[in-house]
Amino acid sequence: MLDTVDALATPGVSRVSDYVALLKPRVMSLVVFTGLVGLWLAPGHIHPLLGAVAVAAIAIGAGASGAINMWYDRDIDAVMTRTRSRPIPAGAVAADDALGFGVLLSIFSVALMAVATNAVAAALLAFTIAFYVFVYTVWLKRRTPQNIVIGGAAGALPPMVGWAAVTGDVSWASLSLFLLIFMWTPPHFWALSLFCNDDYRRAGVPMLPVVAGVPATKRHMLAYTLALLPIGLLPTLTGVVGWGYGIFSLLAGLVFLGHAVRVWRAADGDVAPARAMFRFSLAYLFVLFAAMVADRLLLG
Ligand code: HEM
Ligand SMILES: CC(C)=CCC/C(C)=C/CC/C(C)=C/COP(=O)(O)OP(=O)(O)O
Repeated sequence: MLDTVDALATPGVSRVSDYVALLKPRVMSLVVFTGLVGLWLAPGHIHPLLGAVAVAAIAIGAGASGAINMWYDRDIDAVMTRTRSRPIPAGAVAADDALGFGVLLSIFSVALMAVATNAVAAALLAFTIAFYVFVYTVWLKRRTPQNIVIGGAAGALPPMVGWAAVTGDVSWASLSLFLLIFMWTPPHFWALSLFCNDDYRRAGVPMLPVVAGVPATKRHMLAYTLALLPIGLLPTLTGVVGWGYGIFSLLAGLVFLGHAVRVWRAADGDVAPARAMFRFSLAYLFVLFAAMVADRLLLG
């Protein structure tokens, strides 16, 4: 199948927008926002210009890892309805060009972070890129339904990268931001996988609904959403922010749990509650990180 995908590409006609699409800009915008908030919450001082460069390095690294992921997954992306119009399966960018683009940008992002901030932040950024590419994409995604539980660690690391750009270290406080996204990722993704189940089955990707069935996936979503209630409080308990955020996180967590309950009670073929939960998952994470900033600005 890879040969067919590679043969589709017409060299020389790629547009800038095709390369931008390789960076998965919509998904990565929220990833970068969490990195920005991690940087902003960290104790200590960073020159605003260097802070902006650090956030740009996170954005470039996140996008670059997305491009490498699209290169590696070009065979399954060509099969899934949701992904088949991506630049490589659509023939807009040659596979080798996408790989080169991703690798070059990855190296550039880590070098930029090292020059602008410190070795710990650069190493963490390199680790995040490597984790998404090698641990999630190459190793786990096609092998186990636990792919996004373990691989999700990559998406949870950016706030720690941002934090380390300021402090040069890793702490319980920055780990609390990691844990929040780590616990959020499975229900975020499984909600989507419930309405893209056929895509994953056709592509042979062992996502939880394909392997364990829809009811088991819904039970997992309930368990993780429930666990998010105490985990969401960790930024307060570790002193990153105060109880204004803490109370807000409990309320938002209860709404998220309400979505999980509606998904759990829905009939197997009814994917509307899963769609609603997926949409809410994005709002939930954005609003929680925004609430940390608001807590610090208004109450801190
Ligand atoms: C391994 C972990 C994750 C997996 C497997 C995953 C999977 C997905 C998938 C398959 C989509 C649909 C994307 C599309 O069709 O373009 C999606 C959407 C999205 N994800 Fe995740 N996600 C993960 C982690 C994250 C993280 C950590 C964030 C942010 C912090 C995030 C933010 C988003 C956003 C903002 C969208 C909506 C994009 C749009 O509007 O098109 N995801 N996710
Ligand atoms: C700073 C840095 C390197 C950040 C990386 C952040 C990161 C790992 C985000 C993961 C989010 C994501 C696009 C998952 C998609 O899964 P998928 O690849 O299975 O989805 P797809 O089917 O849409 O390709």
